[in-house]
Order: sequence, then C-alpha cells, then structure tokens
Amino acid sequence: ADKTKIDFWFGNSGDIAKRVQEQCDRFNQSQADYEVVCTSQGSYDASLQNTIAAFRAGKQPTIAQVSDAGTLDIMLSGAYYPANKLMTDMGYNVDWKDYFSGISGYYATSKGEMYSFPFNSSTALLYWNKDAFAKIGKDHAPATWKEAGEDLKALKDAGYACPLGFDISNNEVWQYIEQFEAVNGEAIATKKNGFEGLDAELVFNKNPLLVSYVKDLKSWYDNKLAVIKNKAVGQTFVEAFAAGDCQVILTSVGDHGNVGRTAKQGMNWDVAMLPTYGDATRHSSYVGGASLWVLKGHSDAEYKAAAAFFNFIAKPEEALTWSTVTGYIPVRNSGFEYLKKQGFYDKAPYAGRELAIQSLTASPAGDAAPQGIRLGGLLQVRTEIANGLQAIFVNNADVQASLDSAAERGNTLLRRFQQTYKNVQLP
Ligand SMILES: O=P(O)(O)OC[C@H](O)CO
Repeated sequence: ADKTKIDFWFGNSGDIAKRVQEQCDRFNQSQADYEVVCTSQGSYDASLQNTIAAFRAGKQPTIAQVSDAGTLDIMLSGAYYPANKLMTDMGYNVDWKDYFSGISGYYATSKGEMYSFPFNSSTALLYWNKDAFAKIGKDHAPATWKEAGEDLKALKDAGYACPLGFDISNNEVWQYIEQFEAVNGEAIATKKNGFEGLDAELVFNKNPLLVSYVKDLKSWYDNKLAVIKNKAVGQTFVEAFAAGDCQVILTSVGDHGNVGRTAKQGMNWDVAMLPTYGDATRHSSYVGGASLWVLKGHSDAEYKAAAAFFNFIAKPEEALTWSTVTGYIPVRNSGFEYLKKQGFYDKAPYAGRELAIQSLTASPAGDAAPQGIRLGGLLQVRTEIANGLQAIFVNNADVQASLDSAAERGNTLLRRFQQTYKNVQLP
C-alpha cells in the first residue's frame, strides 16, 4: 500500500535542523505506513509566519513547530487541532502528566489542557571557558552579574580579546532581557507576563535592575569586555565560544551538543545557571524552545500519521538520542528518568545539562513571579527590543530612553494583537 505522507515544518536551522532531520529519518525507517517530510523554514519566526500564511491559502503542513514566543499567536489563530483531542481521536492514551510541570505549565491552557506537544525544551545557560577562568585564578562561573563584571575585566586584563561574546539581533534578546527578568523574579509585562490577561503591557523598562544591567552591558561593550559576534562579523557568538575566541556566552542549552562537537580540541568548558543581579534571590528561568502544533484541514489518514510520529518521539529511547545530540532537556519525566538510569548525567560533558533543569525549577515554592510569557506577537516585540538595544550599543542612545521607546513600540504591537482578538477569552 502507498504510504501516507505528511509535512512537518520546523524553525530550527544549522546543526539543530540536521538533528530534527535525523529524527524524522528514524521515524520513517521505524515503520512502513507513514512518511513525515520535514522541512526547515529557517527560523522560529518564519515557521510561524509561513504556517499561518499557508493556512490562509489552504496549503498548511500537518505539523508545525512554533516557538515558545509564538504560542499565543497560534493558540488564538484557530488554525489547529488540539494535541490532546488528536491523540484521543486517533486512539492513543497519552499521559499528559508525564511532562515536566514547568514545561506543561508553559504551554497548557488555564485549565491545564495541552493543545500542542512540547518538543524541544530549553532554557538559557551561561557557557564559560574553564581554561580562561583558570588563568584568572577562578574555578567557578560567576553567580552574580557583579562577579561576572569582575571576571570579564580580569579576562580582558589577562589578554583575552573577547571576554563576553553576545549579539542583539531579534533572535538573541530573549536570553538577556526575558531570562534576566525570570531569574531575578521580575516580569517583562503586567498580568503575569500575559498569562492572566490579553491586555498585558510591557514593563521591563520600568525595572531598575534591568536598566542598570543594560547599562553594565553597555559599559562592558565600550570597554571591550563584551564584544558583538554574529554572522555579519563572520562568526556567531556560539561559534566564537566553541573556537575559544570568546570566553563567556549566554545561550540555549539546546546548543550544548553542538558546542561539544565543535569545541576546539582539548578546550575545557562548562555551563552554569544565569547570574542573578544585585542581591536578588534566584527564581526559575523560563522554558525556551518550541512545541509542535497540528493544523486543521487534513484527512484522518494524515492525522493518524501525525499521531504515530508524536507517539514515536515520546519514547524514552528517542528522548535519550534527541537530548544527547542537541542539548534540549527531556520534556517528559519518563525520558528524564531513562536518561538518569543510563547514567547520562554522570558523564562529561553532559553533567552540566542537569543545571538547565535546576534553573527551570529554582523558584521558591509558591513563587508570585510569572513562570513564563504568554504575549501575542512576542516575536515582533523582540524585534522592537532588539532595535532598542541596537540604538544603545551601536548609536550610543540613552539606555533608559531607548528601553522606554522599545517598550512603547512593543506595547503598540500588543494593543494591535489585543484588538484583533478583543472578543476572545484566553484559553
Ligand atoms: O534556542 P532555543 O530553541 O532554546 O529557543 C530559544 C528561545 O526560547 C526562543 O524563543
């Protein structure tokens, strides 16, 4: 019989795109009835925009990956077949409680229903070069930004040309701004970052800790303790870290596998939780990455194929393979337990990855701070934040004024989104 073919559009690019493709290949080879055709759209932003556009044109894929930041956009679009309903309809009994509560909490509706499948979950970590730190007499990563500032200065004085490598493009502001608010127990927007109402407003510019931290970053940049690294200068900050050219970066744990494979021969490096600011108590960082959504408008045969794919990637053995090659954390407790049983976290360089889970669960019990972000058009808001940072770093614009106007432009986008869905209840 002919195989049922379905499309799966995803946003990851580069090394992670290869790993997604390998997972698709494993699924296709595991059975004879279905074929999933997996295509990178180049970025999370493109994956969301292309999916919505294709839906309007009646050409949507069966499965689309949407990043954490696009969750509300797709949730309110009405374009999807809820994950929980799909699996029941297709005869699968999914234990939705098996997801890490931090992860399901990020993606679930207020009633706890799962409309999408958490796929690649992450958080931001600080990557540090242990050899460089040894040269300045340190055997641990900075726990606070004050300590980080001293370390960067010492690294500079020891002759390192790029103590901190960073970037301020729209895809790279989440780890500096959003995760900063997270670990310090603050919020980027009112209404618990939007979880408690569509009419949330951006307030990151009003947090004195954040303003002061951006000022620190700017002064480190001016003093060459922090250097912008991206494709435009020929090397991303992740590549610069792996090459041993930059000694500290902030990036997703999802890059851990790639950094391990591409790190300069013999280089000693590790990861740490993001530093906190001032004397703030550490709170949980936010879940990053993406989840998988099933689109409306397909046949039962296609939905059967999609359900079989979701069932396949939920296997603990798949969690092990996927987590090993990428760095993304296992999204299910069963996967995590399986990894632990295999001794995964006892082996270098994987030991540090457990820190991602510790970072995601660092909040004191009953924390009043938001545990994630649920804003419409957050991907566009990030572009406004990136524009604000661009003004500060490249054009020496005033920090407070630039953050204020970025928040104002972001709020205009949020209001536009709210207007589109003014009669809609947050699910
Ligand atoms: O690089 P990722 O996949 O961990 O995703 C980072 C951010 O969460 C994107 O919103």
